[in-house]
Amino acid sequence: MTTKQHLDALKQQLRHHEYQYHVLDAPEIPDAQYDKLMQELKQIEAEHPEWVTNDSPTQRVGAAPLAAFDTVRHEIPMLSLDNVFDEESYLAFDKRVGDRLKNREPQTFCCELKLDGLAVSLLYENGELVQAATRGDGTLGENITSNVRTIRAIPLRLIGDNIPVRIEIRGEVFMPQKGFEAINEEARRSGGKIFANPRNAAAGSLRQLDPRITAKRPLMFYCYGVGIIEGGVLPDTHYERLMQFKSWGLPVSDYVQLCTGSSEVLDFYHKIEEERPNLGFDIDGVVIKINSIATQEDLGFVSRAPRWATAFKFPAQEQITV
Ligand SMILES: Cc1ccc(Cn2cc(C(N)=O)ccc2=O)c(C)c1
Repeated sequence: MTTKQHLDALKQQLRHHEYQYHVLDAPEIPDAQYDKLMQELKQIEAEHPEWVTNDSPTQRVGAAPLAAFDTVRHEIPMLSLDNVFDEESYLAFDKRVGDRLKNREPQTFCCELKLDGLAVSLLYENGELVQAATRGDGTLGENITSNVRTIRAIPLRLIGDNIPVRIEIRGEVFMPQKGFEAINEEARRSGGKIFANPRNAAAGSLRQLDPRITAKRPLMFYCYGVGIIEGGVLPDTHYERLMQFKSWGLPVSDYVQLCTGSSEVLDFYHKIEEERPNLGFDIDGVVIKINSIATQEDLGFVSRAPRWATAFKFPAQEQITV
């Protein structure tokens, strides 16, 4: 095959292996072989710079540091969730939902982890990542595209079919506990900044003006929702939408689960509460959402928070002082 065909084949292979490793947690090749493919691609791009595309797997670590972050206005506000802290107030949420929906059969909820990281918005146009922004105050956020591009788990190009022309994926960037301990250990050695907790470490890593620093931070991402949808249709339940995003190459937590009725939701809450110490990353509760998009739209929002969802927080963990 021609060199250009070899370049295109390498890009397709690298995207496939990134999907297997970061989304399915099922690598098919050793890391060293993945690295070899990456070096081959870098070599061809070095010989043919005119063939380098923005979505190439080699284009993750940005160039020079930014002077400042531009501001992004979210076309659809990124709202915060109401919280409940105990079973009684969760049941009150469940009753409010039932009362508003007239129909009496138990509702199906999509239940997810509430990751303790930083909410981000990823805008894909024609399948390519064109903008990433922090939540900010819900309406105005920071443009952190060059930093988000360094997060290996976030695809630079969506793969698969039925991809809308414009789609805004929302999710949480976080730092696993092992990665957090490693960078603090490194900071103690080098006299760099020591972070108080993984959430601050993730926020600090994303707010770096120099993407080469962000690229060295062990950041992870799970998607949990959608904002703008243009030029395409999505499934009509939240759970099916998440599975669709996963098929396009976006990481979705394996702990996402459908629960029908409040007793199944409470079982989920207690199951995750037990699992919490073994997850390997910080969560501060679970998120319970009405699964049907039509029902979500029926319920709408009150002031700034949706009527159709609530965060269900765990009691604060006593912080061990180190
Ligand atoms: C040197 C090196 C290369 C790649 C990786 C991680 N990784 C592995 C694969 C793989 N095995 O399919 C795919 C993507 C990826 O990001 C590490 C940790 C170290």
